[in-house]
This record gives sequence, structure tokens and C-alpha cells, in this order.
Amino acid sequence: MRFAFIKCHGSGNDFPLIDARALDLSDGEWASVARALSDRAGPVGSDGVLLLTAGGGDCAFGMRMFNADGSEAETCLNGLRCVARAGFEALGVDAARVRLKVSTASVARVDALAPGVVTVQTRAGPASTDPVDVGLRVAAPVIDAAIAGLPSDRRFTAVAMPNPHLVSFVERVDEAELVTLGQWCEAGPALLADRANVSFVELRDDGLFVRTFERGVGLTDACGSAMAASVYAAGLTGRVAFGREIVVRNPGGFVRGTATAPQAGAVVTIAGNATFEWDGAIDIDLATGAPGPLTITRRRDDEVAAWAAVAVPASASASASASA
Ligand SMILES: N[C@@H](CCC[C@H](N)C(=O)O)C(=O)O
Repeated sequence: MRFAFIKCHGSGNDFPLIDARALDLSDGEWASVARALSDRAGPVGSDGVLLLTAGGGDCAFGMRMFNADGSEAETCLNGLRCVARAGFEALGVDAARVRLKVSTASVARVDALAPGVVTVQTRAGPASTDPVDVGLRVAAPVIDAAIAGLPSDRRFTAVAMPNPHLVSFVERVDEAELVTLGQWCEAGPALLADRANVSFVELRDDGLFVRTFERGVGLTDACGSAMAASVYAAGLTGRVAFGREIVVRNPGGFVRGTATAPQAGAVVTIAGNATFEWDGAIDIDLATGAPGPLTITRRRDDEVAAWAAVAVPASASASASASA
């Protein structure tokens, strides 16, 4: 079957985005498409696959997101910015409510973070610390506390966005430690059978730096729902005041984020880039998952350059992108 797609990214979290509104594939076939397109040794390579899907009710359109390993996530907030942009362009609107796997979110086109950078704001929530929502087998919400049974002495805050996140505030991100813990979660232990995204977060003068090991993917340049969970966790633990907009850096760039307190709805707002890099088409054998050769039909180098001009990798410079 031939798939046309747009290769896009939010903060370097990259995906082929397929307009699936008229496509009828089984979950297993989509999982197979996700694995074929995400394979970094294959013709495309990505952190997963995004689908623009039909809306319904008060939702103008929908989004589905499959991780690189073929598992379907409840949400993907970097991807949602890209899907929102595609939905806006398809329907001729600038704001919408979007249907996700088990929730909805609001999206709107907003002022550009920097010249030439298409910028979309997502509002998602309520964020939840209920262990059942996080899929964590513990008796009470975990807020800045050690988790018995987790092979780490660090303190975590467990948040559902609604996908599961474990967030730990650290002095300095230790990637090797993050990978070891992320891989332990990937095994789906009894403590968190549905696995979890794990983030180490540094407090930096005007905001946060977030490094995430994503469920179903591994280390990525950015994870939007992890940044949202981190902003919310920073509010819950008193590190950043609820309602204050901060810069959230990641190895792929930055976003701006703010969260409301639990009693005010626990809504997390993130504004960031929705960059379309190029358009392509590819055949995938749905029976075997084997991809054919890739055809690139359009390059969007102006957008790629606009993002590159502002997205100095945060790990290499703690303050370079703050003025953007
Ligand atoms: N990168 C995404 C999150 C994608 C899903 C995640 N790996 C999961 O399985 O929950 C984002 O930007 O939020």
C-alpha cells in the first residue's frame, strides 16, 4: 500500500504524518507501518508515526500516534502540534478541539516563537497523579517521593498526561542512568505493567531542561507530554509557580509552557514549533512490513532553516534559545 506523508517535527521529536481520514487499516497494520517508517536504518527513520484522523462531536479532527515499536500512545504533544497544523490546513481553521485516544485537547495557531517558525499551542488536561491513571501499582499518588520497587533512589513525581510519566528533578542529567532506568521500565514490570516515559529534569534559571527516555522509543530529542508533565510536576512541588509561563528546553530546542493548579483544572499549555521538513511517499507491504523505496516530492528547507536558526541544542548551551 502506498502512503503519502509529511516528515515533521516538534522540538526535534520527528514523525511521518499521514492523513488517515480516508484510510481503513487495522491497529496491527498501523503498528507495522509505524515500525517500518520509524526504523532509523530504513528509508525514513523517526520517533513514531502520526495520523490525522476524523473528528466527531465537538472535535474538528483527531490524532493517533504509534511509537517506533508499534505501540499506540494515549497522546503525543509534540506530534499534536504537527497534526493540528495539518488539520488547520485541511479544514481552513486556526483553532480546534482534537480527539485523542482516550481524551481531547485544544489546539490553536499562535504567534511564531521565531521568524518563519509555525507555532501551535496545545492545551491538555487534566493532568493526573492518580496511580491508576499513571498505571503505577502503588497505594497513593507519588509526588517528589521515592518509589518502592523502582531501581532508583531518586524522588519522582508520577503524572498521567494522560500517557504515563515519571519525572525526577536532578542537579545534572545523567543520560546513562536515565537509559538504564528507562530500559527497566520498558520491560513492563509488575510495578508499571504498561511501562512509562521517564524524564530527568534540571531547573535552569528561567525554566526547565527536560531529557526523556520515551516508552516505545528510547532517548528522544524531546517529548512534549514529558515537558507538560514536568511543568505540572514543577508546580506541584513548588519549584515553579502555577500560572507562570516558562521556557522548557530539550536537546531538540525549546517550548514555552505553563500549568494550572489541580484546583484550577490541572491544564498544561505548551507552545512550540510544528515544522514540516519534507513531503514523501512510500510503499509498505502490509503483510511483511517491508518498505519500498522512498520518493521525496517536496522539500521545505525554509522551515528547516528557520527552526535551525533558533533551536540551539539546549545540552550544548543553557541559555542560547531563551531570548527567542
Ligand atoms: N513524544 C511524544 C510522546 C509519544 C508517546 C510516548 N512515547 C508514550 O508511549 O507515552 C510527545 O511529544 O508527547
